Amino acid sequence: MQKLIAIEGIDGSGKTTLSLALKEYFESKRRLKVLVTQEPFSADIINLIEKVGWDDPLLLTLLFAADRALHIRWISNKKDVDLIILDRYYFSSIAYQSALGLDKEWIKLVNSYFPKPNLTILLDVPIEIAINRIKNDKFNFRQKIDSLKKVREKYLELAKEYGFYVIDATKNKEEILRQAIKIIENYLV
Ligand SMILES: Nc1ncnc2c1ncn2[C@@H]1O[C@H](COP(=O)(O)OP(=O)(O)OP(=O)(O)O)[C@@H](O)[C@H]1O
Ligand SMILES: Cc1cn([C@H]2C[C@H](O)[C@@H](COP(=O)(O)O)O2)c(=O)[nH]c1=O
Repeated sequence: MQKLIAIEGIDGSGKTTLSLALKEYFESKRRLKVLVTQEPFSADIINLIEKVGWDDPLLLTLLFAADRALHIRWISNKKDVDLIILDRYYFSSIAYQSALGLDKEWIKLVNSYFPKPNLTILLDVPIEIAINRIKNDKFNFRQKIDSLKKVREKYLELAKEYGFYVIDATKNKEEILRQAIKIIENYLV
């Protein structure tokens, strides 16, 4: 049965690095078919978000939900895959858009029809470290620095509420990968 693993965390926390390393590990060592996907998913919606800007949380929630619907429809055709690693999922909307002041419960409601992940790993890192790791200005990152502290707090609240596995993402890549493999393997047995 196909499993959905969500990797969450603030910008620069190491989600893509971990997702790709997990794919390599589970394909080579466990002979599983692994798909890594990323949100935002659709180039058209990314362009629209860039055009309308990043300061209206209601509009962002709806645009990201539309993006997610396209993402999930695409995934639903991937029948031959064992493990799908989601590099961001709907918890990103709950954390980022509620950090801008929108009601968390409403964001949850908008996202309530999407499939629940089997497990979620949160890469937790102070924003100063995350910022140092980011070398480009993708998605107006500089404009969002101020709200990232809040986003991190929201993620930590969600971790308690939903029982995420939290990894200290100030550690090196190898250690983070080791911890994530252990979490996922414990779940798969
Ligand atoms: N544990 C780590 N220690 C030091 N550097 C790291 C670590 N993990 C990732 N990096 C580096 O930090 C940068 C950002 O990593 P990555 O793209 O994986 O983060 P991300 O969470 O996917 O970011 P974004 O949300 O902005 O897409 C990359 O240059 C990556 O090599
Ligand atoms: C899915 C999703 C994303 N965001 C934000 C989070 C990041 O700042 C960008 C995506 O950039 P990345 O470098 O690819 O991580 O979009 C959001 O605010 N809400 C969402 O639902």
